[in-house]
Amino acid sequence: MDLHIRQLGKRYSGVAALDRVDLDVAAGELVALLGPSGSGKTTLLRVIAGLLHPDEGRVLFGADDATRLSLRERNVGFVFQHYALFKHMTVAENIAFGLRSRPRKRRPDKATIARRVEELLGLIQLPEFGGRYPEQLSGGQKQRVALARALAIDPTVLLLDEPFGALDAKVRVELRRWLRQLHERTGQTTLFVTHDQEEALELADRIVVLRDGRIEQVGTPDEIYSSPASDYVFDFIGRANVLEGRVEQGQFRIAGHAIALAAPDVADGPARLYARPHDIAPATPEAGIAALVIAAHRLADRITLELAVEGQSRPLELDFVASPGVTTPAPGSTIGLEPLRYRVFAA
Ligand SMILES: Nc1ncnc2c1ncn2[C@@H]1O[C@H](COP(=O)(O)OP(=O)(O)OP(=O)(O)O)[C@@H](O)[C@H]1O
Repeated sequence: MDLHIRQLGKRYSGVAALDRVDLDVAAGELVALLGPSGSGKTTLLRVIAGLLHPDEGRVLFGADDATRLSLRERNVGFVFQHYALFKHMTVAENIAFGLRSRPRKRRPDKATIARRVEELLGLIQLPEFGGRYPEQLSGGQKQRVALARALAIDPTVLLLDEPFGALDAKVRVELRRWLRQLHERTGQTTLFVTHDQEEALELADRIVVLRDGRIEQVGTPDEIYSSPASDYVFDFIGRANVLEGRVEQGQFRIAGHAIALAAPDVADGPARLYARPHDIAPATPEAGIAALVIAAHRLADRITLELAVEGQSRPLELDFVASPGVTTPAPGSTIGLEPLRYRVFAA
Protein backbone atom coordinates (compact mmCIF):
# COMPACT_ATOMS: atom_id res chain seq x y z
CA MET A 1 0.00 0.00 0.00
CA ASP A 2 1.33 3.45 -0.81
CA LEU A 3 1.16 6.19 1.75
CA HIS A 4 0.67 9.93 1.38
CA ILE A 5 1.16 12.60 4.01
CA ARG A 6 -0.34 16.00 3.30
CA GLN A 7 0.49 19.18 5.20
CA LEU A 8 0.64 17.45 8.57
CA GLY A 9 0.91 19.71 11.59
CA LYS A 10 1.12 18.94 15.29
CA ARG A 11 1.91 21.44 18.04
CA TYR A 12 2.67 20.97 21.71
CA SER A 13 2.09 24.10 23.77
CA GLY A 14 3.07 26.38 20.92
CA VAL A 15 6.04 24.31 19.69
CA ALA A 16 5.67 22.65 16.30
CA ALA A 17 6.53 18.95 16.56
CA LEU A 18 5.39 18.64 12.92
CA ASP A 19 5.20 21.60 10.58
CA ARG A 20 3.47 21.22 7.20
CA VAL A 21 4.98 17.83 6.44
CA ASP A 22 4.39 16.37 2.96
CA LEU A 23 5.65 12.91 2.09
CA ASP A 24 4.87 10.16 -0.40
CA VAL A 25 5.94 6.59 0.25
CA ALA A 26 5.57 4.11 -2.61
CA ALA A 27 4.22 0.62 -2.03
CA GLY A 28 7.05 -1.72 -1.03
CA GLU A 29 9.47 1.04 -0.07
CA LEU A 30 11.58 1.06 3.07
CA VAL A 31 11.89 4.67 4.18
CA ALA A 32 13.98 5.89 7.11
CA LEU A 33 12.92 8.94 9.14
CA LEU A 34 16.20 10.38 10.29
CA GLY A 35 16.90 13.33 12.55
CA PRO A 36 18.28 14.34 15.91
CA SER A 37 16.34 14.03 19.14
CA GLY A 38 13.23 16.20 19.10
CA SER A 39 13.06 16.59 15.30
CA GLY A 40 9.60 15.02 15.13
CA LYS A 41 10.32 11.45 13.98
CA THR A 42 8.23 9.69 16.61
CA THR A 43 5.42 12.21 16.33
CA LEU A 44 5.21 11.59 12.58
CA LEU A 45 5.20 7.83 13.04
CA ARG A 46 2.51 8.04 15.71
CA VAL A 47 0.30 10.22 13.56
CA ILE A 48 0.63 7.73 10.69
CA ALA A 49 -0.19 4.90 13.09
CA GLY A 50 -3.29 6.63 14.43
CA LEU A 51 -1.89 6.77 17.97
CA LEU A 52 -1.89 10.56 17.77
CA HIS A 53 -4.26 12.97 16.02
CA PRO A 54 -2.70 15.78 13.99
CA ASP A 55 -3.86 19.39 14.40
CA GLU A 56 -3.95 19.71 10.64
CA GLY A 57 -3.26 17.77 7.49
CA ARG A 58 -4.14 14.32 6.23
CA VAL A 59 -2.82 10.77 6.14
CA LEU A 60 -3.84 8.75 3.06
CA PHE A 61 -3.44 5.00 2.65
CA GLY A 62 -3.65 4.60 -1.11
CA ALA A 63 -6.59 6.82 -2.10
CA ASP A 64 -8.35 6.44 1.27
CA ASP A 65 -8.26 9.19 3.85
CA ALA A 66 -7.21 7.47 7.09
CA THR A 67 -6.77 10.65 9.17
CA ARG A 68 -9.74 9.94 11.42
CA LEU A 69 -9.35 6.17 11.63
CA SER A 70 -8.12 4.44 14.81
CA LEU A 71 -4.95 2.36 15.04
CA ARG A 72 -6.95 -0.83 14.65
CA GLU A 73 -8.95 0.43 11.69
CA ARG A 74 -5.75 1.41 9.93
CA ASN A 75 -4.36 -2.12 10.33
CA VAL A 76 -0.78 -0.91 10.77
CA GLY A 77 2.03 -2.93 12.30
CA PHE A 78 4.04 -1.13 14.98
CA VAL A 79 7.31 -2.03 16.72
CA PHE A 80 8.71 0.11 19.53
CA GLN A 81 12.23 0.45 20.84
CA HIS A 82 11.36 -1.27 24.09
CA TYR A 83 10.12 -4.77 23.75
CA ALA A 84 6.41 -4.61 24.06
CA LEU A 85 5.88 -8.36 24.06
CA PHE A 86 3.26 -9.74 26.41
CA LYS A 87 5.27 -11.40 29.16
CA HIS A 88 2.64 -13.93 30.16
CA MET A 89 2.22 -15.20 26.58
CA THR A 90 4.49 -17.56 24.65
CA VAL A 91 6.25 -16.37 21.51
CA ALA A 92 3.61 -18.12 19.37
CA GLU A 93 0.77 -16.53 21.36
CA ASN A 94 2.41 -13.13 21.02
CA ILE A 95 2.66 -13.50 17.25
CA ALA A 96 -0.93 -14.75 17.01
CA PHE A 97 -2.31 -11.95 19.18
CA GLY A 98 -3.33 -9.52 16.43
CA LEU A 99 -5.18 -12.21 14.49
CA ARG A 100 -6.83 -13.78 17.56
CA SER A 101 -8.16 -10.48 18.80
CA ARG A 102 -9.93 -9.64 15.56
CA PRO A 103 -13.71 -9.49 15.60
CA ARG A 104 -15.11 -12.96 14.92
CA LYS A 105 -16.20 -12.16 11.36
CA ARG A 106 -12.63 -11.29 10.29
CA ARG A 107 -10.80 -13.76 12.53
CA PRO A 108 -9.06 -16.61 10.70
CA ASP A 109 -9.71 -20.12 12.09
CA LYS A 110 -7.30 -21.72 14.55
CA ALA A 111 -5.47 -23.85 11.99
CA THR A 112 -4.91 -20.85 9.71
CA ILE A 113 -3.54 -18.80 12.60
CA ALA A 114 -1.23 -21.66 13.62
CA ARG A 115 0.08 -21.94 10.04
CA ARG A 116 0.66 -18.19 9.89
CA VAL A 117 2.59 -18.29 13.19
CA GLU A 118 4.79 -21.15 11.94
CA GLU A 119 5.46 -19.27 8.72
CA LEU A 120 6.43 -16.11 10.64
CA LEU A 121 8.67 -18.04 13.06
CA GLY A 122 10.49 -19.32 9.97
CA LEU A 123 10.69 -15.84 8.49
CA ILE A 124 12.31 -14.43 11.65
CA GLN A 125 14.59 -17.47 11.81
CA LEU A 126 13.32 -18.66 15.19
CA PRO A 127 11.44 -21.80 14.09
CA GLU A 128 11.89 -23.65 17.39
CA PHE A 129 11.01 -20.76 19.66
CA GLY A 130 7.20 -20.77 19.56
CA GLY A 131 6.83 -22.27 23.04
CA ARG A 132 9.25 -19.97 24.83
CA TYR A 133 8.34 -16.97 26.94
CA PRO A 134 9.79 -13.50 26.24
CA GLU A 135 12.04 -13.64 29.31
CA GLN A 136 13.77 -16.66 27.73
CA LEU A 137 14.86 -14.60 24.69
CA SER A 138 17.76 -12.25 24.02
CA GLY A 139 17.02 -8.60 23.24
CA GLY A 140 17.56 -9.16 19.52
CA GLN A 141 15.30 -12.23 19.50
CA LYS A 142 12.58 -10.26 21.30
CA GLN A 143 12.66 -7.59 18.62
CA ARG A 144 12.42 -10.20 15.87
CA VAL A 145 9.35 -11.63 17.60
CA ALA A 146 7.90 -8.12 17.93
CA LEU A 147 8.41 -7.74 14.18
CA ALA A 148 6.69 -11.07 13.47
CA ARG A 149 3.79 -9.98 15.65
CA ALA A 150 3.51 -6.74 13.70
CA LEU A 151 3.64 -8.62 10.36
CA ALA A 152 1.06 -11.24 11.36
CA ILE A 153 -1.90 -8.99 10.54
CA ASP A 154 -0.60 -8.26 7.00
CA PRO A 155 -0.37 -4.58 7.87
CA THR A 156 -1.01 -1.81 5.38
CA VAL A 157 2.28 -0.30 6.54
CA LEU A 158 4.91 -1.41 8.99
CA LEU A 159 6.07 1.32 11.39
CA LEU A 160 9.29 0.78 13.33
CA ASP A 161 10.34 3.25 16.03
CA GLU A 162 14.06 2.76 16.74
CA PRO A 163 13.42 -1.00 16.94
CA PHE A 164 17.08 -1.79 17.58
CA GLY A 165 17.83 1.27 19.70
CA ALA A 166 18.13 -0.62 22.98
CA LEU A 167 20.48 -3.32 21.63
CA ASP A 168 24.25 -3.34 21.69
CA ALA A 169 26.14 -2.10 18.64
CA LYS A 170 27.07 -5.49 17.18
CA VAL A 171 23.55 -6.91 17.43
CA ARG A 172 22.19 -3.69 15.94
CA VAL A 173 24.34 -4.06 12.85
CA GLU A 174 23.36 -7.73 12.43
CA LEU A 175 19.68 -6.98 12.85
CA ARG A 176 19.59 -4.11 10.41
CA ARG A 177 21.14 -6.31 7.71
CA TRP A 178 18.66 -8.99 8.58
CA LEU A 179 15.78 -6.49 8.39
CA ARG A 180 16.93 -5.38 4.94
CA GLN A 181 16.90 -9.00 3.71
CA LEU A 182 13.53 -9.58 5.33
CA HIS A 183 12.20 -6.49 3.61
CA GLU A 184 13.40 -7.77 0.26
CA ARG A 185 11.45 -10.97 0.83
CA THR A 186 8.24 -9.42 2.15
CA GLY A 187 8.13 -6.19 0.11
CA GLN A 188 6.26 -4.65 3.04
CA THR A 189 5.87 -0.85 2.91
CA THR A 190 7.94 0.24 5.91
CA LEU A 191 8.76 3.44 7.80
CA PHE A 192 11.70 3.21 10.11
CA VAL A 193 12.62 5.84 12.71
CA THR A 194 16.27 6.24 13.61
CA HIS A 195 18.66 8.93 14.78
CA ASP A 196 21.57 6.80 13.54
CA GLN A 197 22.69 7.98 10.09
CA GLU A 198 24.65 4.81 9.41
CA GLU A 199 21.58 2.72 10.06
CA ALA A 200 19.54 4.89 7.68
CA LEU A 201 22.21 4.87 4.95
CA GLU A 202 22.61 1.11 5.07
CA LEU A 203 18.98 0.12 5.41
CA ALA A 204 16.72 2.49 3.57
CA ASP A 205 15.57 2.86 -0.03
CA ARG A 206 15.01 6.52 0.77
CA ILE A 207 15.83 8.75 3.71
CA VAL A 208 13.73 11.59 5.07
CA VAL A 209 15.87 14.03 7.05
CA LEU A 210 13.84 15.89 9.66
CA ARG A 211 14.71 19.06 11.50
CA ASP A 212 12.49 20.86 14.01
CA GLY A 213 9.37 19.18 12.67
CA ARG A 214 10.09 19.94 9.03
CA ILE A 215 11.46 17.86 6.20
CA GLU A 216 14.91 19.11 5.30
CA GLN A 217 15.57 16.65 2.45
CA VAL A 218 14.17 13.44 0.99
CA GLY A 219 16.36 11.24 -1.19
CA THR A 220 18.10 7.93 -1.73
CA PRO A 221 21.07 7.27 0.56
CA ASP A 222 23.35 8.19 -2.38
CA GLU A 223 21.56 11.48 -2.99
CA ILE A 224 21.53 12.41 0.69
CA TYR A 225 25.22 11.58 1.10
CA SER A 226 26.54 12.94 -2.20
CA SER A 227 24.22 15.90 -2.75
CA PRO A 228 23.10 17.23 0.61
CA ALA A 229 20.52 19.96 0.05
CA SER A 230 21.65 22.08 3.00
CA ASP A 231 24.53 22.63 5.40
CA TYR A 232 22.40 20.94 8.04
CA VAL A 233 22.16 17.70 6.03
CA PHE A 234 25.84 17.87 5.06
CA ASP A 235 26.80 18.11 8.70
CA PHE A 236 24.33 15.50 9.92
CA ILE A 237 25.16 12.77 7.39
CA GLY A 238 28.66 11.37 7.21
CA ARG A 239 31.75 13.31 8.17
CA ALA A 240 32.03 16.90 7.02
CA ASN A 241 34.79 19.48 6.97
CA VAL A 242 33.70 23.06 7.30
CA LEU A 243 35.73 26.08 6.17
CA GLU A 244 34.40 29.52 7.02
CA GLY A 245 34.96 32.28 4.49
CA ARG A 246 33.10 34.72 2.28
CA VAL A 247 31.45 34.65 -1.09
CA GLU A 248 32.48 37.58 -3.24
CA GLN A 249 31.61 37.96 -6.92
CA GLY A 250 30.78 34.33 -7.38
CA GLN A 251 33.84 32.92 -5.62
CA PHE A 252 34.43 31.50 -2.17
CA ARG A 253 37.32 33.36 -0.56
CA ILE A 254 39.39 32.07 2.30
CA ALA A 255 42.90 33.01 3.49
CA GLY A 256 43.89 34.64 0.20
CA HIS A 257 42.48 31.81 -1.97
CA ALA A 258 39.55 32.01 -4.33
CA ILE A 259 37.56 28.85 -5.00
CA ALA A 260 34.90 28.58 -7.70
CA LEU A 261 31.37 27.88 -6.47
CA ALA A 262 30.10 24.47 -7.54
CA ALA A 263 26.56 25.84 -7.75
CA PRO A 264 26.62 29.60 -8.40
CA ASP A 265 23.57 30.39 -6.27
CA VAL A 266 25.16 31.76 -3.10
CA ALA A 267 24.77 35.45 -2.45
CA ASP A 268 27.77 37.59 -1.50
CA GLY A 269 28.52 37.53 2.23
CA PRO A 270 29.71 35.14 4.96
CA ALA A 271 29.63 31.54 3.76
CA ARG A 272 30.86 28.07 4.59
CA LEU A 273 32.45 25.49 2.36
CA TYR A 274 31.57 21.85 3.17
CA ALA A 275 33.64 18.91 1.94
CA ARG A 276 34.00 15.24 2.90
CA PRO A 277 37.41 14.15 4.25
CA HIS A 278 38.11 12.18 1.04
CA ASP A 279 37.06 15.09 -1.16
CA ILE A 280 39.98 17.36 -0.27
CA ALA A 281 43.39 16.66 -1.79
CA PRO A 282 46.69 17.46 -0.10
CA ALA A 283 48.85 19.96 -1.99
CA THR A 284 51.93 22.03 -1.35
CA PRO A 285 51.39 24.91 1.13
CA GLU A 286 51.75 27.40 -1.73
CA ALA A 287 49.18 25.67 -3.95
CA GLY A 288 46.37 25.23 -1.44
CA ILE A 289 44.87 26.59 1.76
CA ALA A 290 47.67 26.35 4.34
CA ALA A 291 46.91 23.84 7.11
CA LEU A 292 48.92 22.69 10.10
CA VAL A 293 49.16 18.93 10.60
CA ILE A 294 48.04 18.11 14.14
CA ALA A 295 48.01 14.32 13.85
CA ALA A 296 48.64 11.77 11.10
CA HIS A 297 47.72 8.09 10.85
CA ARG A 298 48.59 5.66 8.15
CA LEU A 299 46.89 2.34 7.54
CA ALA A 300 48.40 0.54 4.53
CA ASP A 301 47.99 3.06 1.69
CA ARG A 302 45.34 5.21 3.42
CA ILE A 303 46.47 8.35 5.21
CA THR A 304 44.26 10.27 7.62
CA LEU A 305 45.29 13.74 8.76
CA GLU A 306 43.90 15.95 11.46
CA LEU A 307 44.51 19.57 10.53
CA ALA A 308 44.06 23.11 11.76
CA VAL A 309 43.57 26.08 9.45
CA GLU A 310 44.30 29.49 10.91
CA GLY A 311 41.20 31.45 11.82
CA GLN A 312 38.91 28.39 11.61
CA SER A 313 36.92 27.27 14.62
CA ARG A 314 36.74 23.57 13.72
CA PRO A 315 39.64 21.17 13.03
CA LEU A 316 39.62 19.43 9.66
CA GLU A 317 40.07 15.85 8.62
CA LEU A 318 41.62 14.63 5.41
CA ASP A 319 41.49 11.08 4.17
CA PHE A 320 43.34 10.04 1.03
CA VAL A 321 45.10 7.19 -0.72
CA ALA A 322 48.84 7.80 -0.83
CA SER A 323 50.49 7.43 -4.21
CA PRO A 324 53.66 5.30 -4.24
CA GLY A 325 56.61 6.99 -2.55
CA VAL A 326 54.48 9.49 -0.62
CA THR A 327 55.44 9.78 3.04
CA THR A 328 53.00 10.62 5.80
CA PRO A 329 53.22 14.35 6.66
CA ALA A 330 54.73 14.87 10.09
CA PRO A 331 52.72 16.52 12.86
CA GLY A 332 53.81 20.15 13.09
CA SER A 333 54.40 20.46 9.34
CA THR A 334 52.27 22.57 7.02
CA ILE A 335 50.52 21.29 3.91
CA GLY A 336 48.07 22.84 1.44
CA LEU A 337 44.43 21.87 0.99
CA GLU A 338 42.73 21.65 -2.36
CA PRO A 339 38.98 20.99 -2.14
CA LEU A 340 37.96 18.73 -5.03
CA ARG A 341 34.26 18.19 -4.38
CA TYR A 342 32.43 20.58 -2.08
CA ARG A 343 29.37 22.74 -1.58
CA VAL A 344 29.24 26.32 -0.41
CA PHE A 345 26.29 27.49 1.68
CA ALA A 346 25.57 30.99 2.94
CA ALA A 347 26.43 31.23 6.66
N1 LIG B 1 3.48 14.51 24.62
C1 LIG B 1 4.23 15.58 24.38
N2 LIG B 1 4.05 16.73 25.05
C2 LIG B 1 4.78 17.84 24.78
N3 LIG B 1 5.73 17.90 23.85
C3 LIG B 1 5.99 16.80 23.14
C4 LIG B 1 5.25 15.58 23.37
N4 LIG B 1 5.73 14.64 22.49
C5 LIG B 1 6.70 15.25 21.79
N5 LIG B 1 6.86 16.53 22.15
C6 LIG B 1 7.82 17.49 21.57
O1 LIG B 1 7.68 17.46 20.16
C7 LIG B 1 8.95 17.53 19.52
C8 LIG B 1 9.18 16.29 18.65
O2 LIG B 1 9.25 15.14 19.46
P1 LIG B 1 9.47 13.68 18.87
O3 LIG B 1 9.36 12.70 20.00
O4 LIG B 1 8.59 13.48 17.72
O5 LIG B 1 10.98 13.77 18.37
P2 LIG B 1 11.95 12.60 17.91
O6 LIG B 1 12.63 13.10 16.70
O7 LIG B 1 11.22 11.32 17.81
O8 LIG B 1 12.99 12.55 19.12
P3 LIG B 1 13.70 11.30 19.83
O9 LIG B 1 14.74 10.80 18.86
O10 LIG B 1 14.32 11.92 21.04
O11 LIG B 1 12.64 10.30 20.14
C9 LIG B 1 9.97 17.67 20.63
O12 LIG B 1 10.26 19.02 20.78
C10 LIG B 1 9.25 17.12 21.85
O13 LIG B 1 9.72 17.72 23.04
